[in-house]
Amino acid sequence: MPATPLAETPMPVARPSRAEAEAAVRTLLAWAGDDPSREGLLDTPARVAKAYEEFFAGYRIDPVSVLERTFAETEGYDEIVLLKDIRLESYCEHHMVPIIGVAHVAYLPEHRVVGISKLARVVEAYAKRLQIQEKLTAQIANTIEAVLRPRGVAVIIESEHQCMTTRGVHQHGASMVTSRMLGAFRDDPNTRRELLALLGKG
Ligand SMILES: Nc1nc2c(ncn2[C@@H]2O[C@H](COP(=O)(O)OP(=O)(O)OP(=O)(O)O)[C@@H](O)[C@H]2O)c(=O)[nH]1
Ligand SMILES: [Zn+2]
Repeated sequence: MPATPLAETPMPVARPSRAEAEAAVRTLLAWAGDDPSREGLLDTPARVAKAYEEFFAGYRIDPVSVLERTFAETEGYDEIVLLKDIRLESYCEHHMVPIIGVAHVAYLPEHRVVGISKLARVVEAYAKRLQIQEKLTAQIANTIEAVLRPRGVAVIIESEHQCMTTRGVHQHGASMVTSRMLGAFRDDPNTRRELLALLGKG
C-alpha cells in the first residue's frame, strides 16, 4: 500500500475527560451571560458534549481504511466515476461554526473501483473535523489518489460558511467554491470538460 497523507491527521495530545468538557461548556454558558444552573440549561453541557462527538466524529475515522476494499470485476470500465451532491457538514477551524454545502467527487479508475458509498465516507471522515475548505478539498483528493492510484481525481466543494452568514460580514448567500484536480483531470482539458459537463457546469 502506498504512503498516505495521514500524517496530517492530528489527535489531541491528551484528550480531556468528558467531565472536563462539560465543565468547559458551563463556563461558556456563564460567559455568554446565562445561568448554567437554571433548569433549562442543566443538561446542556452533557448534550453539547454528545453533539461534539457527532460533529467531530471524523477524528475517529481512518479515511485510508475506508478505501482499501476495491472491486476488479468491472469489464474494464475506465471512464469517469462521479458521485455528486454529497451533503457536506464541516466546521470552520477559526470560529467552530458549521460549513454546510455539497461535495462532488470523481475519479478515473485504473482496473479497480471502490464501493461508491466509500467516496462519501472519505468526505465525512475529513469534513467532521475542524477545517478550512481548501485543506478539506485537498485532503479528500490526496487520499483517494494515494490509496486507489487512479488515473485522475477531482474534488469540488461548494459551501456556505456560517462564520460569514451569521456573524462577521453577514454575507447571506455567498458560497465558497474550491476544487482539486489531479492526474487526467488536471492535465487533459477534454477529461476536465467531460467532468464539468457531467456536473452541469460545462
Ligand atoms: N480561506 C478560508 N478562509 C476561511 C475559511 N473559513 C473561514 N475563513 C475565514 O478566515 C478568516 C479569519 O479571519 P480573522 O480576521 O482572523 O477572523 P475574524 O476577525 O473573525 O474575521 P471576520 O470573519 O472577517 O469577522 C475570515 O476571513 C473567515 O471568513 C475557509 O475555509 N477558508
Ligand atoms: Zn469561520
